[in-house]
Amino acid sequence: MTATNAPILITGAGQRVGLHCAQRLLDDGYPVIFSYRSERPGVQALRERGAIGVFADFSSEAGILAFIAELNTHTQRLRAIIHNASAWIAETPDEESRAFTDMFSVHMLAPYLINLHCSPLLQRSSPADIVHISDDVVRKGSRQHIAYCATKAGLDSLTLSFAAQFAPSIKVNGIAPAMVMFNEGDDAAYRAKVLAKSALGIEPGPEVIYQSVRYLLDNPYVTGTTLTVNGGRHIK
Ligand SMILES: NC(=O)C1=CN([C@@H]2O[C@H](COP(=O)(O)OP(=O)(O)OC[C@H]3O[C@@H](n4cnc5c(N)ncnc54)[C@H](OP(=O)(O)O)[C@@H]3O)[C@@H](O)[C@H]2O)C=CC1
Ligand SMILES: Nc1nc2c(c(=O)[nH]1)N=C([C@H](O)[C@@H](O)CO)CN2
Repeated sequence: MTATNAPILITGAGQRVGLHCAQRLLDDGYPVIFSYRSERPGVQALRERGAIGVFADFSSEAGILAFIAELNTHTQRLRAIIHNASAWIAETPDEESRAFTDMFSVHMLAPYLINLHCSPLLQRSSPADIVHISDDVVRKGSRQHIAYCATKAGLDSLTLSFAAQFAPSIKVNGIAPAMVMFNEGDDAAYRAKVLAKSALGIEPGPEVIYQSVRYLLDNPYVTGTTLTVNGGRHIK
């Protein structure tokens, strides 16, 4: 599929999965606008390839609305919005409410407000897509990440509602990964434990998410769907 000149917005692209997907979208000829919260080497690398970086702190309504206002100064059209930004916070004593509200804001309020305010930008592109990046853990729940899982479940609900609301001009889908890439501090015992949870038992890396994004962007007959990308955790 040839790239259009309407840019693709991807949130939280300063590192890891978001950075990889932004790089691959640039490789495939798409103009990219990305959000970042912290200055990282990946942010500069994207700028040097011509991507437009927009600061965003999605932990408050004011921060989300400020991002939306800034985004609208950079473009009048969008080919797609990929909601990748996320905080993976476990429950800790005395921090429960702050963690819950932070993850509600980044996983639910930000996609909700960005989709509502930016749908006119998507309406000026055909085809047009929204992709919510969720988590396979929603399927079963999580004892260690209760608020994280609940807010990702809310994101899955937004996929269904926005798919119905925006059809047929905008497709809305989700991607629910399990283990994609470890974090630097993950020790060997934790890595072995996590890898044992899936039938395929590998750390696939971020390309599997980009492949899923491309499937959703390129397929004209998929909406209201969340792709499971979990190495077969559900059959283990
Ligand atoms: N990695 C994995 O194995 C898995 C990942 N996923 C999902 O895939 C997606 C990508 O994962 P991964 O690359 O590990 O994600 P990260 O943990 O690296 O988070 C991505 C970015 O989100 C940004 N972010 C976090 N909180 C906020 C906030 N309040 N406002 C603005 N930006 C924020 C961070 O920006 P900054 O760094 O600039 O502060 C960060 O770089 C996420 O949605 C994640 O939940 C699901 C299952 C497994
Ligand atoms: N925002 C993030 N979400 C998630 C991460 C992460 O690093 N950042 N990591 C995971 C784990 O890999 C988990 O899938 C291991 O079981 C989940 N979500």
